[in-house]
Amino acid sequence: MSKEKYMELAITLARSTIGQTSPNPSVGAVVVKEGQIIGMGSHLKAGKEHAEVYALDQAGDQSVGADIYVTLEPCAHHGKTPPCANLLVERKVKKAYIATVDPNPKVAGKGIEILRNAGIEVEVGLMEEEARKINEMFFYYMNHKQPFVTMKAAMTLDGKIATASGDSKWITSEQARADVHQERARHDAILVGANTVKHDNPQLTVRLPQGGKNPIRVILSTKLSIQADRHVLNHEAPTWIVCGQQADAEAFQKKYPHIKVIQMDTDEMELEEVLKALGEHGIQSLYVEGGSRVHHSFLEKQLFQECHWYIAPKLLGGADAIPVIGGKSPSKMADALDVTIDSMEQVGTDIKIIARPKGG
Ligand SMILES: Nc1c(/N=C/[C@@H](O)[C@H](O)[C@H](O)COP(=O)(O)O)[nH]c(=O)[nH]c1=O
Ligand SMILES: [Zn+2]
Repeated sequence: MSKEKYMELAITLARSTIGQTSPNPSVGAVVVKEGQIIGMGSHLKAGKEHAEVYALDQAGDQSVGADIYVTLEPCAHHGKTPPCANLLVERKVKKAYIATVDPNPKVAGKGIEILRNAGIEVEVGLMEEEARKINEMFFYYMNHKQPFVTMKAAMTLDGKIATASGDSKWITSEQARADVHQERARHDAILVGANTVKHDNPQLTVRLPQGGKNPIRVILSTKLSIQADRHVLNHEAPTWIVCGQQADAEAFQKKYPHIKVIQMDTDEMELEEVLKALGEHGIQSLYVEGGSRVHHSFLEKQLFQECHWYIAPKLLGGADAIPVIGGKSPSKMADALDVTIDSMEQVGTDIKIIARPKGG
């Protein structure tokens, strides 16, 4: 097999654990000697061994003089497990193919330095694009210290997310909604506004036959005005509520001790500050499910990295129906935000479009 094929296998191993390794990146490793694969592994869960450890364990003493293909630079710091770079040296690996350098400025290049100083040949950048994509949200968070934001909306062909009376059940198909649950499971947290909680009473949990981790439910509610019967106040999944300075956080916290209240220091919440606060609380990726007013704030301030649009073959009509993105219209079309369409696919009877602001 070619070196690309071996790296492709490592990338498949990494891709298979997306969503289950947070706050760590998803990593895959393959050990090869004389054209034979003698070890492979993925990082399965934060706190567990790293991919290189599994792969080199399988290789045993065959690892002497072998090549290793790994999707992310071997770590050089003592986390919950000893540094992988030292393990590669110990196991006398001959050459390391590394797809991407660690994005964490504190450790970038340190692992490679250890390998090179020990005389291990290192080649960086093999299938870098594919490897970067796997941990794009992790890399974004490492560089910006605030969550990678995916804005998600489900709409009719004429761009409505609900009727004027607020009804929206359902717009998209079972398969599209299952796809949404998979995306939810990939994100650390899911955010909706108080309006969506009021009108939809969403559960915001991951309900898939194969299971999946429930993201933290983040509710924006300036005055902490959430009706007591709302699903998001139950114990199904962790819930954080972000409120304004004026809200009586103490009383709410006493009433709902299982809910984390993050109080901003302004009456009206500033989205930039909310994202910073979520970053400080370790949220690396945020799935914004709306509604239309919340989407408008993310658009207006360009605070999203990707948008996932699910478009159903339905025409609703009605100037008073709820649009995907609400708020006030810019006066000129030239003020529209240009995006690039990254992908377009059929999901059930619906179309899923992934787009991102031009210029990233
Ligand atoms: N109406 C629709 C959606 N609606 C999206 C939000 O308005 C809902 O409150 C939220 O997804 C409900 O979450 P749940 O209670 O956990 O199921 N989203 C979709 O993808 N398709 C739809 O047809
Ligand atoms: Zn490691």
